Amino acid sequence: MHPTTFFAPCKLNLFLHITGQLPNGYHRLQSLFLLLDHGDTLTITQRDDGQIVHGNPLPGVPAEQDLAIRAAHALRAVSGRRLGAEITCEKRTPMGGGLGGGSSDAATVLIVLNQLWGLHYPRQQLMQIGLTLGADVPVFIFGQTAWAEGVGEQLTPVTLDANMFEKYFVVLTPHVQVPTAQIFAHQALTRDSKPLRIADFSNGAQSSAFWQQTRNDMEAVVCSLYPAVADTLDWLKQFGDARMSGSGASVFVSVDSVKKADELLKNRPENTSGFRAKGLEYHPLFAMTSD
Ligand SMILES: C[C@@](CO)(OP(=O)(O)O)[C@H](O)COP(=O)(O)OP(=O)(O)OC[C@H]1O[C@@H](n2ccc(N)nc2=O)[C@H](O)[C@@H]1O
Ligand SMILES: Nc1ncnc2c1ncn2[C@@H]1O[C@H](COP(=O)(O)OP(=O)(O)O)[C@@H](O)[C@H]1O
Repeated sequence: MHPTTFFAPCKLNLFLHITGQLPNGYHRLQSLFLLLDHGDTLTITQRDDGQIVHGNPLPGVPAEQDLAIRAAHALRAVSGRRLGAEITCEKRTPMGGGLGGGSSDAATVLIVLNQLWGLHYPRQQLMQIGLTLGADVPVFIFGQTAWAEGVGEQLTPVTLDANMFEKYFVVLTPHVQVPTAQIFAHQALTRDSKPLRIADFSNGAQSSAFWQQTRNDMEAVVCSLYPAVADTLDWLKQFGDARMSGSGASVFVSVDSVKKADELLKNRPENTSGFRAKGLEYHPLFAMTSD
């Protein structure tokens, strides 16, 4: 069978509030997820010998720990069949960047192998399998701008103003990896943000009121532990309402033109990488799943 390539978009958390903690230690969140047109490309081929193989393991990530490979194993386990696949990944999303790169790789593998293996599980079931791999996986299978609650898995579609999709996001990632678990476990983390109502955010995510009412509750702890994140955020704040995504290290701002975005990228602080991207209304593989 010929290999075929599939996109795995990254995400931004336009805001992230921590509203409590569950008995199992996980945190109750509220967040607005936006998928971006920047991400990894996965090549996924069915194998007839029942093996699941990584074609190009990522530096520092053993194949069996790679979320893409773990996703294939999780899906195969549910099927109870001896199914095989080969997966390679062209990595563009910075690892440990708060952009959900590994989670998105896992989601793309679940969506694609669900079809290649002829399983045809509904979207909700794939999201449940995804959740066993990480709290961030379900949103990529959900496949559209989403208001998230629970640990990030209770998802409601949100229609953003059309001009949100006209904007250019400049995303900068200082060269540090921030372990998500370390930030969630930190004693200084704010865990008691007042829950907001979804109605407050439909059709207004680009307004200044939205930015004033929201924040990323992980930002202060990450900035205190990783000065490079604080410095990059301070630099970006010269150009607009800059904010950190997820547990960092990436920070972002939106601007109105490609020219402005490219100017920021060109002049970005040393020891950061960066890209510009636009928001996606839907995941490019949305039509490969069904209710
Ligand atoms: C913070 C967020 C925001 O979108 O994104 P990233 O910064 O990772 O992209 C997510 O909640 C991260 O999702 P994900 O990266 O999939 O987390 P997981 O692998 O499930 O969990 C990593 C660790 O974070 C903690 N964790 C995660 C999610 C949550 N709601 N509460 C938690 O306390 C747990 O200690 C867990 O061991
Ligand atoms: N396919 C993958 N892509 C990226 N990271 C992966 C992958 N599989 C496992 N990982 C591990 O997961 C960690 C978090 O990765 P990633 O999803 O990119 O960041 P974040 O959770 O901050 O959004 C990485 O540091 C890496 O050790």
